[in-house]
Amino acid sequence: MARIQLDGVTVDFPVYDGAARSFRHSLARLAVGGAIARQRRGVVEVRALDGIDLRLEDGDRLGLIGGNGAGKTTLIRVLAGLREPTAGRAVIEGSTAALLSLGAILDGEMTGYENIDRARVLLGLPSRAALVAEIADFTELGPFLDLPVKTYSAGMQLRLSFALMTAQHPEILLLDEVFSAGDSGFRIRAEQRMRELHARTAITVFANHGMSEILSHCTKALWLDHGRIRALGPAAEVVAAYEAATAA
Ligand SMILES: Nc1ncnc2c1ncn2[C@@H]1O[C@H](COP(=O)(O)OP(=O)(O)OP(=O)(O)O)[C@@H](O)[C@H]1O
Repeated sequence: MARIQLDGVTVDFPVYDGAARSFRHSLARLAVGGAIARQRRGVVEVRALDGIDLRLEDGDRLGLIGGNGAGKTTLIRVLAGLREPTAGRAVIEGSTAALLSLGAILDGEMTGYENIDRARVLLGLPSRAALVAEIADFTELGPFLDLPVKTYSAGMQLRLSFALMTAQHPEILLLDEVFSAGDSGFRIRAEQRMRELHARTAITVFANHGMSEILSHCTKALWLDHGRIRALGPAAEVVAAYEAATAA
């Protein structure tokens, strides 16, 4: 049994800015980013999340939608335990795995194979032989696995990090915009792997700008707007409302 419960979760980021006054004035007019929390002596605080209440349980697959700077990554980081709320309470019950950014679990100086060994230790993955075969098959990187990862393109790094993160069997899987750097071949394979994962993952939270991916993977959607919940409910309804508002 996995469970996520957020009560009034708020996250403020201090932004040290010599031109704090003009920053504050221009921020109030912007369509992107969080809201101003407060300003004192040259320090502006941006409120990335503002009073988020959320309950998720086994079987929930939540898509996070919203414009640039709406708070999606910050929410994923709170769920991953990487960011403490400034106010409110976050209860996360269950093992989590988070794929947050390209290369987050890769060491650029090491080869693909060395990274597989490293991740096996870091993530506690079993059976080296089976893991190497699985990763080589999914990534289709072939001889590139013998080269340092820093020589890989963004999409190649995505293939390797996505394969490693999804080789875990977490109860809660957190994915932040993972498909954007992949080519169409990767997307098809990643979609298939996501479907297999849904069967053995209790809760998935998935931030993506692509509405078709939200609709095909998620049961629920949460629309964030300047750090606040604009809508939360069945994925089809929230996506329709979001698309209507952004088209207007
Ligand atoms: N480490 C940080 N320091 C200062 N401000 C931050 C930090 N991280 C995020 N923010 C601010 O918090 C707000 C929310 O950012 P966040 O990255 O969560 O948005 P997002 O919805 O993931 O955006 P995008 O779709 O562009 O990736 C933005 O205004 C951003 O400038």
